[in-house]
Amino acid sequence: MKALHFGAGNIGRGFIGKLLADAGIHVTFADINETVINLLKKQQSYSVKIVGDGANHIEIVNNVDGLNSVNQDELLAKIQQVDLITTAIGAGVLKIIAKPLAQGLLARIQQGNTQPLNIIACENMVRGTTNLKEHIFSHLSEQEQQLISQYVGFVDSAVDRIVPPVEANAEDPLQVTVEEFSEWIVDETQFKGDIPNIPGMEQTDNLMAFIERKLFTLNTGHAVTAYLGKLAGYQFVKQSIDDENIKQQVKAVMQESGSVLIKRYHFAPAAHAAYIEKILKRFANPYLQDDVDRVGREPLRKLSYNDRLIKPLRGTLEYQLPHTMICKAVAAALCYTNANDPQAVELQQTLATEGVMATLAKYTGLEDQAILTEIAQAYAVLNN
Ligand SMILES: NC(=O)C1=CN([C@@H]2O[C@H](COP(=O)(O)OP(=O)(O)OC[C@H]3O[C@@H](n4cnc5c(N)ncnc54)[C@H](O)[C@@H]3O)[C@@H](O)[C@H]2O)C=CC1
Ligand SMILES: O=P(O)(O)OC[C@H]1O[C@](O)(CO)[C@@H](O)[C@@H]1O
Repeated sequence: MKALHFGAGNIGRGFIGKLLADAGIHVTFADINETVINLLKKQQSYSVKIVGDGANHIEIVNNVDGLNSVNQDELLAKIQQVDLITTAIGAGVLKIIAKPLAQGLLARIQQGNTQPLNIIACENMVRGTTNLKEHIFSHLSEQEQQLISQYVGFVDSAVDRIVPPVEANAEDPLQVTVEEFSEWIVDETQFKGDIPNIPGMEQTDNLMAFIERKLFTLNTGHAVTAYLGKLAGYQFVKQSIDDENIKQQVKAVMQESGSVLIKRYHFAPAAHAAYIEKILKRFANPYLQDDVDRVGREPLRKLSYNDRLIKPLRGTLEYQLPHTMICKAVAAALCYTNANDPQAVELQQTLATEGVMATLAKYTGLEDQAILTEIAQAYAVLNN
């Protein structure tokens, strides 16, 4: 079996590419980073360092190569040959790869390859593959869309492993460092053909519960740890979560979002409480140096209507549940500054020119004046 994976970054090499290669699948990484691609082509392998209380060892990933995705001919040819396409490139980049994917999928079928092909986007977003499919279909006629729908499965997934960037190791520049924990859950109802047997890829017919559980617990808590940590002057997530005051606030936010998840998906409260505790421990992993600016990156995306802060907040309104701590978390996100992050710069400019209520309405999509006011009040306290 052969796979094409877009994005030879932290999750690409440290998680998805590794699982695929470990399952005996030949993986071609497509990336725009020429240095990484040339190294992958040359070495056809790389190393993954696994760190945590129960582990500190290196595993070698073999049976891989690289392709510069700027080279359209090579990319289209590869799409003809593979059985699986995965991505870990960033939610905002899916639309960029949609056009060559549309061309490649169409050419593949028109040239007579009607073998099933499955596509799985592994991004931090709700139903990322469905989003990618919509971008791909925007480049195709209705007839072409129907043709592709016959042979190509668009499989949504939830992906969970903390893989921060590490300082380049001069002796082993492709090495990535990962935590022990990993969870990749795919929607088994969306595959075309047989579901590949990939140890570490779990199947479910109830994906939304798992996506929301992960995104609105780990990612919600992580973002709040980053934003409160930044406000307190910390550089790393670990420093922030080791601050007991911040830890209690992060936990309270996860409990508020958790009460929505418990109500919506009927998770057992005790099991969900244990899930929160485990995540707090993962944030405090002493072997990972995770910068608050990485975890807080792109605040406008993180403040959007369906993302990790606003969707759980909307859930508390839907079920009339407490939301004081999530409002404070949103306020902390509004305070996020980073001159190197264009979204953080835009956020601060908008706050300065349009004020907090208009800024909130613009980026969160919330219309409820009472909740906007509550967040604005929390912001006034934090920004004092
Ligand atoms: N790092 C983590 O711990 C986790 C990240 N994620 C998600 O995984 C995705 C990737 O994150 P990371 O691996 O951390 O990012 P990364 O920045 O390490 O890797 C992204 C890779 O995509 C490449 N890329 C960018 N534009 C491209 C294009 N047009 N064509 C081909 N390649 C392109 C970049 O050169 C880079 O190598 C994101 O959606 C993130 O939210 C999900 C779970 C964990
Ligand atoms: O990659 P994003 O969506 O910017 O958010 C960073 C988040 O992703 C992760 O890297 C992995 O889920 C978390 O560490 C963090 O919560």
